[in-house]
Amino acid sequence: MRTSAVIPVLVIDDASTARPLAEALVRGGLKVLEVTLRTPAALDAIREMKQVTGAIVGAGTVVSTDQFAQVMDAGAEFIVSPGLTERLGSVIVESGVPFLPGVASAGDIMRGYDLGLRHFKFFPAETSGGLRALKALAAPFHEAKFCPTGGISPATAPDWLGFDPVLCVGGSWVTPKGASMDEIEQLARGAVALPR
Ligand SMILES: O=C(O)C(=O)C[C@H](O)[C@H](O)COP(=O)(O)O
Repeated sequence: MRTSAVIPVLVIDDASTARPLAEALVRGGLKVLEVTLRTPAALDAIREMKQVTGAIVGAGTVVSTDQFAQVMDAGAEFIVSPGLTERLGSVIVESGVPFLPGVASAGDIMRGYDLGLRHFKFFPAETSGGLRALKALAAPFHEAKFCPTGGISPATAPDWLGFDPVLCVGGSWVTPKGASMDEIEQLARGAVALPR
């Protein structure tokens, strides 16, 4: 979470595009890449991106232990989930793989604390009440650190990043559909340059 201010959230339809995409993002300065399991190509995309020097490739949208096993087999280096269940959470925590589960309530964070977790994705960030909601939610949890994701843009990211418990933000804006690799590299550079 401290490696870069923005974790690009990637939805990859065609695994053959994964490697050039990862290369463009790494060239632009974004090394931590979250490949969501929203498409059938995701597992192959993780395998492809792992070939790119400097890329740190994780899996997003992991919601079951079966998926966790699949992404580990593909070489995922970290796991992101939209939410947190005790069952999946305890399996991932016991594995020792870095895990960023989604939270949107005090109960969610307390479930994470029970598992020894202190780092969370705040999801879906904007529709869960935005920065005001996160400030209120974070207040009782002094050790918790957050990666807000969902509805964040280059215009709003600096405000989020200016809140101390926020170590990074996630977003899909760095890889808009139809963008060229040069455009994606430039968007990555813009993300790296965000004030934090
Ligand atoms: O698939 C998942 O599990 C997710 O992680 C959801 C994504 O984080 C958000 O959909 C990204 O939000 P946008 O930047 O608004 O596109």
